[in-house]
Amino acid sequence: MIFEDLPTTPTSEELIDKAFSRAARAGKAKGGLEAQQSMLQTAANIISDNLENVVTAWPDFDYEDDVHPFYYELADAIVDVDELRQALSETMWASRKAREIHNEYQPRLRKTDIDTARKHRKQAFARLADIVEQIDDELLYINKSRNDLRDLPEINPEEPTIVVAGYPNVGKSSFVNDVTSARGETASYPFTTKGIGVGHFEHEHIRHQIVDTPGLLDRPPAERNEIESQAVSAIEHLADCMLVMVDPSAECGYPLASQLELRDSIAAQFETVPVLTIANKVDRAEAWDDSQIDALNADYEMSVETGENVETVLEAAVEAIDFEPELPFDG
Ligand SMILES: Nc1nc2c(ncn2[C@@H]2O[C@H](COP(=O)(O)OP(=O)(O)OP(=O)(O)O)[C@@H](O)[C@H]2O)c(=O)[nH]1
Repeated sequence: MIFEDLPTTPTSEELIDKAFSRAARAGKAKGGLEAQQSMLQTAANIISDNLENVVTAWPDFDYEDDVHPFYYELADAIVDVDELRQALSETMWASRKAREIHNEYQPRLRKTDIDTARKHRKQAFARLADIVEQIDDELLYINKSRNDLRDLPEINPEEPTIVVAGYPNVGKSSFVNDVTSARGETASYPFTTKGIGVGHFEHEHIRHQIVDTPGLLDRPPAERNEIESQAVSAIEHLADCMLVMVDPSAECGYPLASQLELRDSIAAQFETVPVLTIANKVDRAEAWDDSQIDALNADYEMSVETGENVETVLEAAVEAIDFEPELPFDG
């Protein structure tokens, strides 16, 4: 996951302490003017390099190759990506500024007396510290963003992906568990308390991803808060096929009419994605709500419990994706 290995960002105080204590050590190893030069060189390098490393550790949000729209939107649900980008660019500015201060003062530490050199070196240090303090809030925001984003789910937006939606207890996780080998349950995120379920299966030697999103696609859009709505938008960039699962027996605890409304709203929101309606628990067909069955107009009836039509549904989902792997360029 692209935000997984970001290093911690130092605070401005930590960075200043580090730069000046290393500088003091470097100065002790030398004498006279050389000591002053070495101190300035060390302090400026540490500040400039550390700040540059903070920025380059992040992927470039401008390039879709670096940050897939799925992750961009998901990140934006959790942190303010514009603010983060602004903080990163100000950090880069500070890095360059430290280099400039070094270049401005280094000549003044040559061919002069030691007191003047020391005075200039101290001036340079004060300006370096000032630059770093100016980006205090930015460094804090970058570190907060790093902490908030590092636990995003391990989802590969490049893989053909089936997203499963539907009210709680209709059989989504049973289905995902049934068709995938190992199910990787992930931690909780600000947009779902239950953790996104991600599973994988192979179809004709192509790895497919199947994603269950409790807390997001299991209730009416009106009940989603802002973060959840944004996470749903992110899923629009992820889903290659949407399976809306319904339980016409309503044993899940939700009337079929409500489930139908959810299906319709998902179909409307995911208009560029094939949406299949799957009526689950056909083994309980005697309990199905006949009054809504025609309106439901399910594409498939299945039972995860008995296994009836489970493979058929999976095949249909894969067919609907119509995934063509990128072929190597052959001239
Ligand atoms: N009779 C019958 N029960 C089923 C079927 N599929 C799932 N169930 C049962 O329905 C209940 C809910 O299934 P889950 O897979 O946990 O449903 P879910 O939609 O993932 O629910 P959440 O995890 O709350 O979102 C469980 O007790 C399942 O055993 C089915 O085809 N027939």
